[in-house]
Amino acid sequence: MTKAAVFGTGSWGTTFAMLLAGAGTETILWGRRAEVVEAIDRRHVNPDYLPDTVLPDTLRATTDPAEALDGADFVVLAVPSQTLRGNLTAWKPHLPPEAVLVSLMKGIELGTTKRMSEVICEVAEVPQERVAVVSGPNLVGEIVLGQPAATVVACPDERVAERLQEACHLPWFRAYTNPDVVGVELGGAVKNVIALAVGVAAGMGLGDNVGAMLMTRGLAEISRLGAALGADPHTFAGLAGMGDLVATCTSPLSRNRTFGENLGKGMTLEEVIAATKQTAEGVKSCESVLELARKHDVEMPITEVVVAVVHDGMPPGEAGMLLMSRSPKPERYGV
Ligand SMILES: NC(=O)c1ccc[n+]([C@@H]2O[C@H](COP(=O)([O-])OP(=O)(O)OC[C@H]3O[C@@H](n4cnc5c(N)ncnc54)[C@H](O)[C@@H]3O)[C@@H](O)[C@H]2O)c1
Ligand SMILES: O=P(O)(O)OC[C@H](O)CO
Repeated sequence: MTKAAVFGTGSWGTTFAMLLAGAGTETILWGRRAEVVEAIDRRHVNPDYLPDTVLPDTLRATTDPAEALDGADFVVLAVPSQTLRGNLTAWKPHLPPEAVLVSLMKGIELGTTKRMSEVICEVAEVPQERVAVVSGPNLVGEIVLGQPAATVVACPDERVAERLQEACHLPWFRAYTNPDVVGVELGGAVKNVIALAVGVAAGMGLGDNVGAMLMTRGLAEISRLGAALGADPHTFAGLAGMGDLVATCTSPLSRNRTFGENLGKGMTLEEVIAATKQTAEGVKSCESVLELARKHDVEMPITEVVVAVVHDGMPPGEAGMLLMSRSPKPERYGV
């Protein structure tokens, strides 16, 4: 039987572990906090993140990384992106030599501008063929209700992608494979930044034309960065590109959109941070995405103003004026 160890008992780690267990994969969760782990293991509930969801009886949990990793075929990583390097360094001595490492994370590392799969290859010292990425329009609040959804499993080794696809595929959760890890990861990380912008606009009371403009021009930014980094342009028309962008930018369930919306309504950054209980990856990753774009000489004007609003205190109205007063250009400028 295929065995998976999922690291991170937050909303997506727990939900993806449910999907794996539901698909017949023997699954164990690792968590930091003993009380959450105990509740998952004994009472089949995650009181902090999914209090209304009954977890499968077969889903186990532990605080011991060695126990979680013992015999694991898939090591699934679902901690906040900026904590991955430190955590994985600690877990590395226990990693089974042949295990496939799977990233569920949608961020870019601050300081290095590395994608999560790059951090995994570097820290765990494994080749790209042993690292997979899962990303798509996967709002947890809908998936835990059993509503239909689809995702993308990306790995340069097609057989590895197919094994992981089989390990999480359910009648109501479709996994598609794609060899384009770069595109799938960029789609997941940058859509969070665009969702912050769309949220700010919604919070300011602006309408659907503005939202559509930001999403579409945001997709142009993602595509430009992807082209510079060697991604397959078709990926951005798929689930991990446009699909996740639309879901995140339009759903009230999105933490990134909600974060932006609160800023747009006039809350201070400190107030918004205090009101945000879960990980809104775009808040930190907007800076690393912008740094990555600058390294590759890619223009990302929406990302620039998101960084200015979220980190430098620029008033949202001024950010909007800056975007609207850019010089007129052809739609496909810079692509
Ligand atoms: N929630 C979703 O709908 C969703 C869907 C797809 C992808 N993702 C991505 O999955 C990743 C995880 O997100 P999430 O929604 O599970 O976040 P979350 O905020 O719900 O949970 C984060 C988990 O990490 C733990 N954690 C926090 N700091 C830590 C540290 N320093 N070391 C170890 N563990 C730590 C928390 O205790 C919690 O268990 C993110 O990159 C997110 O973008 C989330
Ligand atoms: O709640 P968000 O904004 O982190 O988005 C969750 C998922 O990434 C949607 O696919």
